[in-house]
Amino acid sequence: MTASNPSNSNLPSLKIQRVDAREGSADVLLSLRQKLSPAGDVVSPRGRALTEKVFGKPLTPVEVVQTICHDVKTEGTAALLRYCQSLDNAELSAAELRVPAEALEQAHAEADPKLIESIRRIRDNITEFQTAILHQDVTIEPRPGVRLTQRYVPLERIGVCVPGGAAAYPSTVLMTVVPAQVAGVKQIAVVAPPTKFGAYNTDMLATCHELGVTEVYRMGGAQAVAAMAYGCDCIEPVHKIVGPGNLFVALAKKHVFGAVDIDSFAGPSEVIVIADGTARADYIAADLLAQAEHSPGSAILITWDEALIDAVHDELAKQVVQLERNELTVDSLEAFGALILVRDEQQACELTDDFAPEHLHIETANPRELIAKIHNSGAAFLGHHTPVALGDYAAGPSHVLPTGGTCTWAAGLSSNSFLRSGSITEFDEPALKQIAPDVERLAEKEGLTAHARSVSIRR
Ligand SMILES: NC(=O)c1ccc[n+]([C@@H]2O[C@H](COP(=O)([O-])OP(=O)(O)OC[C@H]3O[C@@H](n4cnc5c(N)ncnc54)[C@H](O)[C@@H]3O)[C@@H](O)[C@H]2O)c1
Ligand SMILES: N[C@H](CO)Cc1c[nH]c[nH+]1
Ligand SMILES: [Zn+2]
Repeated sequence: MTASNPSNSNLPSLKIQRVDAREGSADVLLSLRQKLSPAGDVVSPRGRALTEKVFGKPLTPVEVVQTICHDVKTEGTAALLRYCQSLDNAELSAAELRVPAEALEQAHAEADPKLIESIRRIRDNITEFQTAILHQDVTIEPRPGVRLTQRYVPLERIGVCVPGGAAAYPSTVLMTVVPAQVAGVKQIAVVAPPTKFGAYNTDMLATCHELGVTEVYRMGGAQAVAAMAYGCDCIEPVHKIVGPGNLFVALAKKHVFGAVDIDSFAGPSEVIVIADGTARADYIAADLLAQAEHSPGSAILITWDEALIDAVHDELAKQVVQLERNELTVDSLEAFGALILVRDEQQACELTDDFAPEHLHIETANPRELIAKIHNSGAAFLGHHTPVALGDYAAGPSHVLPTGGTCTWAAGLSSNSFLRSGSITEFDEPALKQIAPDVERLAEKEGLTAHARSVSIRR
């Protein structure tokens, strides 16, 4: 396997890795995944400098998160306000942590009416899909006198992380709040950092208001996760924390798991595009740039068509300069992007399963055949007319998805993430008598004779 920079282009130089994986071993591919995933223990030089400034020494992201969560748990609002100041430059009083109802109303009243119309249509798309997949109670009567039920009950109170460091995410409000509402959750608290992209972003506030969310807080990062998990003067604790975020948010959710439930490790965005000669280089480049612009975001092309690698590279260089966030996007592409040449379809599928990407986009002649061979992807998008951005914004499945290889065991957010299940069992007397010998025998074997007696006493 080799990695090199392109030299055949007179377009602005873009140092995206090219990898010839045709002879690559599984080990090399795995190490490549670690290198290409921004969900690892990797923080930008700016992030490291901030850590040193705030904590007075270099700490790993895990240590940062442990410290912040401990401080918020033990000191409550005072620690929260301190971190709002030191990490987000926001001088807030305790009373200012919650966004006032008037600010939500005003943001909605002043929002672009076309945006509100789009939000309503997207809400309807999400509602339709999330309602269709919602678990329903199941009752069976396997024998006369026996009634067994699996019942689903919505969570009472949840917390939603809406990112606001590098970009604004009204779409995340839709992709979290609507599935929760479909499930029947009554209390929804939204947190977003006290930044222009976060809790001061009027489109995000207008989206909350449109969806009927009244509890919105100006707090972000690990400190907001800790506040929602443990509660403090200014926010009641929640039962589950969902939503995406940067590495600090994702690690904080992991840290508080147990005190509350969490959805998944939904960290920095990733996409793998598998493409063949039927794909258009300009489309592929646009799809890679779309996730790279999250910054950090990982964007990888896998193809067995050598000419496509050159064509996509040239398109990337051409298109990236036209983007508003071109510098951030170039940083991301160079750190976490790759154009990978494989032997054939089979190797493309194996490599994709190894990477286990958050998003998989198959731009080939036979995308349904290929997806049947791939088991690991948070969400898959099939064909030349299904860019990942459709799922990011409007299609119906939630865009909150597991990253960093965790889709091998975790699922994306859905309405079902907001349900608890419990069973209900009911036997009549003849049915009890029929099953009793088996219960008594097993209980005796376990030496738990009181269990056995609670059955035998009834027959
Ligand atoms: N997987 C998904 O479903 C999904 C969906 C949408 C967005 N995303 C990802 O979410 C991420 C959002 O990240 P973001 O940065 O824009 O917003 P964010 O709100 O998640 O994180 C910003 C906060 O992180 C904290 N922080 C930043 N640097 C820190 C440091 N050095 N020490 C301690 N805390 C620090 C600050 O409190 C800041 O407010 C992007 O990478 C994007 O790709 C993922
Ligand atoms: N791609 C992100 C999920 O990883 C979701 C998103 C929101 N806005 C744009 N994209
Ligand atoms: Zn996206």
